[in-house]
Amino acid sequence: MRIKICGITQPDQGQAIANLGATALGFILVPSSPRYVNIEQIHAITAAIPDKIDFIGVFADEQPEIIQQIIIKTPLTSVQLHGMESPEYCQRLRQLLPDQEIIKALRIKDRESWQKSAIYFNSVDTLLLDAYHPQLLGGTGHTLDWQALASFLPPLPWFLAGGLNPDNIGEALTRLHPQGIDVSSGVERSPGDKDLKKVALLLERLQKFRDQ
Ligand SMILES: O=C(O)c1ccccc1NCC(=O)[C@H](O)[C@H](O)COP(=O)(O)O
Repeated sequence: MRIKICGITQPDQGQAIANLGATALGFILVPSSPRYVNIEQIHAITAAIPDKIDFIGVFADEQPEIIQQIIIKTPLTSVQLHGMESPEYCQRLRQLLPDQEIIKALRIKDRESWQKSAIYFNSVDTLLLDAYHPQLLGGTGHTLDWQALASFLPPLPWFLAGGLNPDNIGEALTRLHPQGIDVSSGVERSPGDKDLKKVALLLERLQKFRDQ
């Protein structure tokens, strides 16, 4: 199972989280976020981390050419699209970035929102289901309706996100079987400041699900 800890802002925390066993670190490139990091910060955080981990850049309604420039200048392996990007936008980005994983995040308001995910099946590599919030794009701490999602079985890999933490991860993964999980505020002291004890507890509780 892929384990993404998102909203990394500090080099020592990024390194510690990689050592604890996360398989991916997420970097927020949305300027309005309190977890925003720039290219220099991404370099400082990733410099001492082994290549085998994924570095995922999170964008929202950014121009494809700007994402391409950022990818050229950083070790990011994947692009997560967290805004209102259309399937056509994703295809355009795919042309610009043939070697990067493209992850489309869907903010799920109701059953209809995840049923609409089918329009992305041919334009991205991976889906990510996150909670809907009227003001915030991500990092909300809100959970999805896991029961309603039980019949979500897309033909491509997907991450479960939204309000996951050490206390609810067991229940979430007993009900659902995503290929990855994405956690941010559930392992934080404050936005962008990760609590390493909470990350360690999350990883410990994930142990029995890791081979899924
Ligand atoms: O985290 C942010 O501040 C953020 C801002 C703008 C767009 C996306 C953002 N986060 C995206 C993520 O991948 C988070 O990990 C995801 O929303 C889950 O967050 P949480 O509910 O806090 O675990």
